[in-house]
Parts: sequence; structure tokens; C-alpha cells
Amino acid sequence: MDQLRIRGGHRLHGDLMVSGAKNAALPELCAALLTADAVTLHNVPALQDVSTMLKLIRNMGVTAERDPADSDKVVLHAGGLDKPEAPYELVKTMRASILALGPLLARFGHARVSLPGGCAIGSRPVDQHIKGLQAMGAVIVVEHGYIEASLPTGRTRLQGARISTDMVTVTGTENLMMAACLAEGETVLENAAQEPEVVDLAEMLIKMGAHIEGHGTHHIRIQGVERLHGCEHHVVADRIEAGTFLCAVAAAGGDVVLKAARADHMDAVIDKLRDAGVTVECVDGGVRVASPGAGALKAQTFRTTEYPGFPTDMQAQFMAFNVVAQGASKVTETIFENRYMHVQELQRLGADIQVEGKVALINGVPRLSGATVMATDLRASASLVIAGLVADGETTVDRIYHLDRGYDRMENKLRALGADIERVKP
Ligand SMILES: CC(=O)N[C@H]1[C@@H](OP(=O)(O)OP(=O)(O)OC[C@H]2O[C@@H](n3ccc(=O)[nH]c3=O)[C@H](O)[C@@H]2O)O[C@H](CO)[C@@H](O)[C@@H]1O
Ligand SMILES: C=C(OP(=O)(O)O)C(=O)O
Repeated sequence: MDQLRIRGGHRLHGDLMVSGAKNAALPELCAALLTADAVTLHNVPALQDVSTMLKLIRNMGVTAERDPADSDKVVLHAGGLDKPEAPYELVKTMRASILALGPLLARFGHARVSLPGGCAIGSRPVDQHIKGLQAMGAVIVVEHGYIEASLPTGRTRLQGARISTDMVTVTGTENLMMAACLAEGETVLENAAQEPEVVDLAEMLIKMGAHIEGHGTHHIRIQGVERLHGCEHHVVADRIEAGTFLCAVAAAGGDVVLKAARADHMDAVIDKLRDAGVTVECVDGGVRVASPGAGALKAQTFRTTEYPGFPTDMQAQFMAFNVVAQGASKVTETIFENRYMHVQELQRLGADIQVEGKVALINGVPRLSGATVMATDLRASASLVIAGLVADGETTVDRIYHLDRGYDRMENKLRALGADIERVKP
């Protein structure tokens, strides 16, 4: 298994290009299943999860190729899709596979998708996805680890419905929105997720001929149509990758421009960094971040909530800043029940953190000391890399296959900014 070897103490300078968003690309690859026409996606990031999703849809009979002349461009054609299934072998490695369920059921009237199974950060059930599709008339049987979805006898389409999920769910909103595009009549999603990736997906679906209003609010209204056509779409920039680099510069110190970053998608994180004393400003086509290093800055208390609140996907990375910033801080994780596994690894580096249920209490320390640590999940991995950038001596982060799920060769981007970091195969 690959590892990252980091020698701390280097400030970061220069600029980097933020990639397309993992959490937009994944549902948008599934949106291509809704039409028999060709769909072209630009700015598709080179991530392990994207490779897994491409393998999943190719397994269904979809042609999906990256353009040899432009590796961020993917052309998909689901006209030959003849196996509306998502098998466990692929689904178990990527929870976002559940996003195939709505499109397959809506277009073909049946689908067989494996239950995602366990995940490091929490149980992450998909009951709201199932509840919403049942409200649209789907007949769903869950057995032998699979979701078997079909339409009632005599029905050829899902039926529009008013759906209120028990909690805000990002992929739940996306699954139901995609299914509703081909349903008969109107669907209203109450309590819908407002994330920029949901908005980007809706904009792609509208280019395909869908009738959607209210995306970006808690109330999304969809008028179903009989068929959707192809489109070209540019995947929105990844606000979590950008936020990760904001925290890296804040912690290590330096002055970096994040090209293509959308400051308007990162208000909650930027506000906290500015409160800490970090300079964050919009510049032509991106965001500039400058910091003297965390030791000269104030740790920040925050709690994760649904968008536009502080994103749970940024909790671990900002904690890595807090552990070496001045003073005490409190982090509250309200979205997932087990998203503090980076804490014990940060403690190995010398961090002073106490976890009590949903709350982590942190006292900033003047220095961390490098050690070997183990990545446990995607954003925990990023947190350990940030800590390694500021720790004295050498830090080795093990099991970085977690990192590769959501970051495109992070070490190359950091090395280009002056970090002493390399990927090694032990
Ligand atoms: C591919 C993708 O877009 N992943 C994002 C998506 O994950 P994902 O869509 O899986 O996360 P959700 O927004 O659905 O989860 C929010 C909460 O609702 C719970 N829940 C969700 C669905 C359900 O049917 N039942 C249920 O109980 C979850 O366990 C969690 O506690 O949103 C998360 C929350 O912003 C992010 O951390 C992930 O990066
Ligand atoms: C939890 C995350 O992703 P996923 O839902 O794909 O596991 C994440 O991007 O932080």
C-alpha cells in the first residue's frame, strides 16, 4: 500500500489549479444513465472514486471514455445500457454507487443495486432514498444485500410525489431529483440539500431537458418529462479540495492562489479562517490565501451543519489547523456519528484533543513531532497530511488509498508549492 512521506517545516508558495468536484462528478456520471444520447462532461477529476464509477457504469453496458487529447473530458453513451445493475464488488468500495438507483429505475423501470455496506465515518443508511422512490410508486424489496426496485404492474413510469426526507441528505436529494426528471407529473422535494454540487447537477439535468426549479433551496420542484437528451457540462470546482488547501496554507504558512476556486461556495470555512487571522481574498479567477503559520493565529470553534453551514467534509482538515494554532477550541460534528478517527492519529503527532461524544476539545500546542500515522477515511487522510506539513521531522501517512479516493495526486500539488512530500511504496 502506498504511503506519503512528509518532512515538515516548509511554507507553501505559488499557485495551483483546483480540480472538478468529486461530489458533483459522481452524480453527473449517473445522470448520463437517464438518456440514450451522448453526454460530454468536462473538468472530470482524476480520482479513484471517478474510476470506480466509470467501471460501474461500463459494467452496465455504457460506453464511457476519457478523451486522449483532454483527460478531464469524459464522453458517455448509455444508449447500449443493457444491465441496470450495480454489483456489490464495486458498490462496497464507493458509497456513491447508490446514485445509480434513481436514474436506472426512472429510465428502465427496474434496477438492482447493492446496499453500500458499512463506512468508516458512520452507518450511512440509504433508507431515505428508498422511502422517496417508494413515494414515487416504486416497488422495492431489499434482500440478500441488494435493493431490487421495479414499477407496479401496468406502470411504465414513476409517479410525481411530494417528498419530505427525515433529514437533509445530499445523495438522497440527488437520487430523487434524477428519478423525478422522468416521472409522470410533478415532484416536490421538501427538506432538499442545498449543496453547490446539487445545484450543479440540477443545471446539468436542465441542459438535458429536465424541468427543475428551486435547486439551491430546501424546496426543489421537478416537472417530469418523457425523455431527456444529451448535453455538454463542465463539472463545478471542488470546494472541499480548495478548502483543504486553504487549511494547509493556514497551518503551514505561505501565500498561494487557488485557481478556479469558488469563494462563494466556501463562505463558512473562509469566515472561520479570517477570524483566525488568515488572509483570504478573491483574485482574478480564484482565491488567494496567505498565512504566517498557525502558531501565530487563533484556533477557531465551529460545528458542522448542512450547506451553507460549515461542511462536515472540512472538519478534519480544520482540526489539523486548530491543533497547532493558539488557544483552546471546540469542534462539534453533527452530521456523522463516527467522524473523529483522525483524532487518535493526530494525538500520535502530539496533538492535545479530548473527544466527548460529538464534541472534540482542542488545546493548541506549539509543535507537533513527526511519526508514522494511519489514514482511516478520506478527509482524515487530508487532516494527517496537513499535520505532517507542520510537524517537526518526518511523518509517514499509511493507507493513502483513502486519500486517493477524493484527491488527485495531492502530493504533486503540494510539492509544486514547496512542500517536502513524496509518495513511497514500502
Ligand atoms: C458523494 C457525496 O456527495 N458524498 C457527500 C454526501 O454524502 P451522503 O449523501 O451519503 O450524506 P447524506 O447527506 O445523505 O448524510 C447526511 C446524514 O443523513 C444520514 N442519512 C442519509 C441518507 C439516508 O437515507 N439515511 C440517513 O440516515 C446519514 O447517515 C448522515 O448522518 O453528503 C455528505 C454530507 O454533506 C458528505 O459528507 C459527502 O461527501
Ligand atoms: C464522505 C465523503 O465522500 P463519500 O460520501 O463519497 O464517502 C467526502 O467526500 O468527504
